[in-house]
Amino acid sequence: MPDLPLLQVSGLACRRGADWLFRDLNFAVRSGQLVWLRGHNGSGKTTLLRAVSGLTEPDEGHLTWAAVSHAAHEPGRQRLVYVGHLNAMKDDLTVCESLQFIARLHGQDGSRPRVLEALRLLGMYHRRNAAVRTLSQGQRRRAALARLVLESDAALWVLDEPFDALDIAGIDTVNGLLKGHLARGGSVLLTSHLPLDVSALQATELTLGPEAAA
Ligand SMILES: Nc1ncnc2c1ncn2[C@@H]1O[C@H](COP(=O)(O)OP(=O)(O)OP(=O)(O)O)[C@@H](O)[C@H]1O
Repeated sequence: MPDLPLLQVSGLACRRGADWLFRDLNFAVRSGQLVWLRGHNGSGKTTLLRAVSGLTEPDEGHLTWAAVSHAAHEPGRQRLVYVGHLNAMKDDLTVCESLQFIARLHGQDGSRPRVLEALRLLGMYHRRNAAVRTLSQGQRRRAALARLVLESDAALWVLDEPFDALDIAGIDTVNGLLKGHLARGGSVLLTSHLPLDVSALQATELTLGPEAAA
């Protein structure tokens, strides 16, 4: 079954209170494909990313992972890495310790040399022993994105505004990681209010909210 998508989203719907954020949403994410989720503030992008990651229960719909179908409220069994707004770094740990903790929590090799190499690639080696709480926003984002190096073999990267707070060098680094992941046959679902290099990343756009119907 070579042409099956990694993830097929069918009839997905989420609401907040009485209002539907999105309804009857259908799209696929294939191996080697990046899907750029767009939409105005509050249109439901983060909610959708959380639903795909199994962190929010959708109100309707199904996620079909490769050949295995799940009710939408069950997390998919394909391995994915989710990097959200809040970065999931523990303030009281050092940068290195915090990443070791997250890697081990996800059943990954969290050895110090491996984490240090990831931090080096993200330009954060010099802050390896700093407490997370002392990092700038951009440094915090870089450190959190080091997870993409540690979990580079995850089938799907789900990224909520990965370029937020990054400087130009940081954006270049993340674009390089995305290209490498796609070239290896990995898949990406991300939101970004910053423009993406659509042609270099061969991104497919998916818009939530009123623009979707325009
Ligand atoms: N835990 C929550 N409880 C109640 N309402 C929520 C909750 N989380 C999100 N919402 C609401 O759901 C709507 C969609 O939020 P969401 O964060 O998914 O939007 P978004 O498209 O990611 O926005 P942005 O572009 O601003 O990041 C918003 O109106 C928000 O206020």
